[in-house]
Parts: sequence; C-alpha cells; structure tokens
Amino acid sequence: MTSVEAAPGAAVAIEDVHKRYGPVHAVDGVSLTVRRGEFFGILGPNGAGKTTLIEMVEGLRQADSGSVTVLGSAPWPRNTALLQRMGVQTQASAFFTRLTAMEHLRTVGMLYGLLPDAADRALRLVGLTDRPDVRVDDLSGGQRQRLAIATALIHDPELILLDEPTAALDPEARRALWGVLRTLKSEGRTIVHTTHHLDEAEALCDRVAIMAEGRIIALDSPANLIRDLKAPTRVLVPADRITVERALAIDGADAAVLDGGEVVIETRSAGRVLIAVGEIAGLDAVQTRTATLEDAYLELTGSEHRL
Ligand SMILES: Nc1ncnc2c1ncn2[C@@H]1O[C@H](COP(=O)(O)OP(=O)(O)OP(=O)(O)O)[C@@H](O)[C@H]1O
Repeated sequence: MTSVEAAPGAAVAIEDVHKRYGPVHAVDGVSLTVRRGEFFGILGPNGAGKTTLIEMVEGLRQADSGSVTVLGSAPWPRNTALLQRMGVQTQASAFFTRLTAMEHLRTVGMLYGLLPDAADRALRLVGLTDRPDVRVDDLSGGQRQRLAIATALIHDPELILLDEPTAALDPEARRALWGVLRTLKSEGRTIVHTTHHLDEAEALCDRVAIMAEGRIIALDSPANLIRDLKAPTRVLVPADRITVERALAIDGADAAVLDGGEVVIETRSAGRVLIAVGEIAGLDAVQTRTATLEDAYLELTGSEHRL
C-alpha cells in the first residue's frame, strides 16, 4: 500500500446532526471534526449512538438534520466516488465464507477493479500471509477480524472506519491488531474507530469523543481527559508493612483502604506520599497506579454507564 499524503481540510466534518428512530433520539445534535491523518475514537455505552453516527459517515443512513461531510463531499445520497476512498469494517462484516481468505480478497478486489496483487498486499498488511488458502469458515475469530480489516483496506482508502475492530478477540490477537492499526496510521491514513476497550482507545487514539444518549459529553486527547479529571494516584503498599491508620496519617494521603493484601492510598501528592511510605515501609514491592482513560470515562458517564 502506498503512503497517503496528508491533505488539507477535515477528513470528517459533522455539524449538529440528529437522527431519530421513532421515539428514540439515537444521535442528538452531534458536531465534531476528524482531522486528516488523525486516529479518532468514538466511545460510549451500548445504545449511545456510535454505530448510527458511523453509519451516517459511511453514507448508509441519512441524517434527519445537520450536515455530514466526508473527504470534502456529502456521503448521502449514496456517493459511489466516496466509497472508493473509504474503507469500512462493520460489526458484522460479510464474507464469501466458502472461499479461502485469498479467494475472498481477490473477489472483493475484482469488485473494485483491482489487480490480484492488491489482495496479496492487503493480506500482508494484516499479517495473514500464513493463512491464504484456509477457507473463511475455518479461520479463527481473530483471523476473520483481520480479514475483515484487509477487506476494508484492499482499495487503499484514505479514510478507514472500524466499528469495534477488536471485539471478541483474545488479548494476544487484540495487541497484534493494534500493531496493524498503528502501521495504517503511520502511513498517514485517517482512522475512525469505535471501541468498548478503553485501554485500546488510550493506546491508539489521538483524540476520543465520548458519547452518551446520543450526545458528545467529552472530546479531547486521552491525556487531556485524564488530566482534567484530576483523579488521584493510588499507592499500593503490602499490608504487612503499614496499617490503614498509619497510611491515613501521612501528609498528602486523601484516603486509605485495605484491599486484599495491600493498603491502597489515594493521593494527589504522589511524590510526598511515596517519600513518607519509603520511610515507614521501604519502597520494595510498593506500586503506583495513575489514572487511566477508564477512570475518566467512568467519571464522565457515571458508573451506571458500563461499556
Ligand atoms: N435500525 C434501528 N431501528 C430502531 N432503533 C435503532 C436502530 N438502530 C439503532 N437503534 C437504537 O438507537 C440507539 C442508538 O443505537 P446505536 O446502535 O447507534 O448505539 P451504539 O452506541 O452503537 O451501541 P452499541 O455499542 O450497542 O453498538 C439505541 O437505542 C438503539 O436501540
């Protein structure tokens, strides 16, 4: 695949978009811009409106009101010129299941008018080169997911839309796919993806939009969302070295609880607390945990909004 030149203008511009299904206001006044070359995440609990939003970007659904612009054009009514420039992997990707992985990709490639070597390149990109002759039906879940992404990439798109690309993958396959996605980004492609994995969004995304009940409730880089949260650092000390009472008495400790074999101290002055812990208990086996995107997400959505 060739490297994509960063072009001026937004890859996706969404302006005050609404979409209702009967009484359900699935997307309720969403505005956002995805920059060219950006890795953009859309997060939110089930039913937040993520898929509906992506489907409007893909041109699969018409917005009730507002405007959607993709690579400078409107995706609706169905814009076939735009389809050539977009790669789409949906939650239920369709395969020619009786074909082998390579036959499937060559068939898709033919639909785009591509030469057979496009299939080889796509397979290589997702690391499936050892499985070209296995029937789609016989691929593992992770391998199918990679094939779905290869299918989305075969025509060398500028914009890639991935709806939960690592859903149902084991941790190893998920990490392997992160590598594929990072490679795509390094080539200058714009990637928009929805995910239920907050660690994945934190590791991959330049910015994330958090949706709840059809609206965007936060939009920023993971680092900024975490910083704005002002969440405490947790210092974990083996419980045989310090008591909860002694931990609570440390200057800068906001809270301390016994959790299994550890006393967990919450603090917004981690340096000061660590020095004190070092003096009381020594720092051997002491661990610190800083806030993650998951903490920011739970704070923003309320803990009842589980992913
Ligand atoms: N075709 C449809 N007809 C009627 N209601 C729909 C349709 N598609 C989605 N909805 C409803 O619209 C709301 C938003 O759904 P959507 O699938 O966009 O959310 P989501 O954030 O992608 O959820 P998930 O994480 O479960 O995929 C939900 O209340 C859902 O039940």
